[in-house]
Amino acid sequence: MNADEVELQKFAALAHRWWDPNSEFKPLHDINPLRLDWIDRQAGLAGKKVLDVGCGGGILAEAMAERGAEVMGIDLAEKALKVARLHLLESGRRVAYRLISAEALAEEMPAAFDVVTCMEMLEHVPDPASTVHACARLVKPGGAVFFSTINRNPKSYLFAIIGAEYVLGLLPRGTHDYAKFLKPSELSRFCREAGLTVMEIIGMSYNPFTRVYSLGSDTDVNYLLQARREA
Ligand SMILES: C[S@@+](CC[C@H](N)C(=O)[O-])C[C@H]1O[C@@H](n2cnc3c(N)ncnc32)[C@H](O)[C@@H]1O
Repeated sequence: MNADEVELQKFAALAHRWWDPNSEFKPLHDINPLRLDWIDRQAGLAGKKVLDVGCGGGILAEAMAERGAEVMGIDLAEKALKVARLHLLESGRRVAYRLISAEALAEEMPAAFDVVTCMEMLEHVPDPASTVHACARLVKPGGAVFFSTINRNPKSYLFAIIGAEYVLGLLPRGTHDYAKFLKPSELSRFCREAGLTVMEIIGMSYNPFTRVYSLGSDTDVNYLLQARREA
């Protein structure tokens, strides 16, 4: 199985705080409107069948459902999914959550989704290429796949680990492992090898003074990638 039990445990242990916008998950709450708007602009979510891989507590999955998509969310952290299901009772939104890996779902439901999203997850799995491959199998020909992850270079080490975990305390220490960060060129190669064409790569930056995230051309630290499965 392409999963790291220690990584899953980290998310399970904090799962009860997933929907607290001032918790360890604050960065995910803060970036959610930005990534949601971008995905919606690029893919047009209303009426689409969407799969969110590594959905956690469902911050993005619910927001995409709110935009009119029919959303399934999958994750391997059972507690995170429990929180995600409970939150639906509060929000009244509809998302189908399942405890299953992307690879296993690709066997069961190949080419079933118009859009696949896999955000902030590749840097937590042992074999990200396998996840990319599974996402490519899950999307319909002509459909869109979105990834977001963290670049690997001295600046990203300084910002994403030293800055975010040790100086600003935005994330718990040990959240990220530098060796698992992925350069855009590496992620692009995984996409190509999986039959996906990279359409766009954009950066996401955090200004520690204004505490505001923004999308732009700086892909040195966080970035998002959109790919299309060839028809
Ligand atoms: C940083 S959280 C991101 C959650 C969500 N994608 C978001 O951006 O709001 C990473 C998620 O990936 C999940 N995860 C880690 N390894 C996984 C795997 N092998 N299969 C499925 N989910 C996994 C974790 O349980 C966690 O929910």
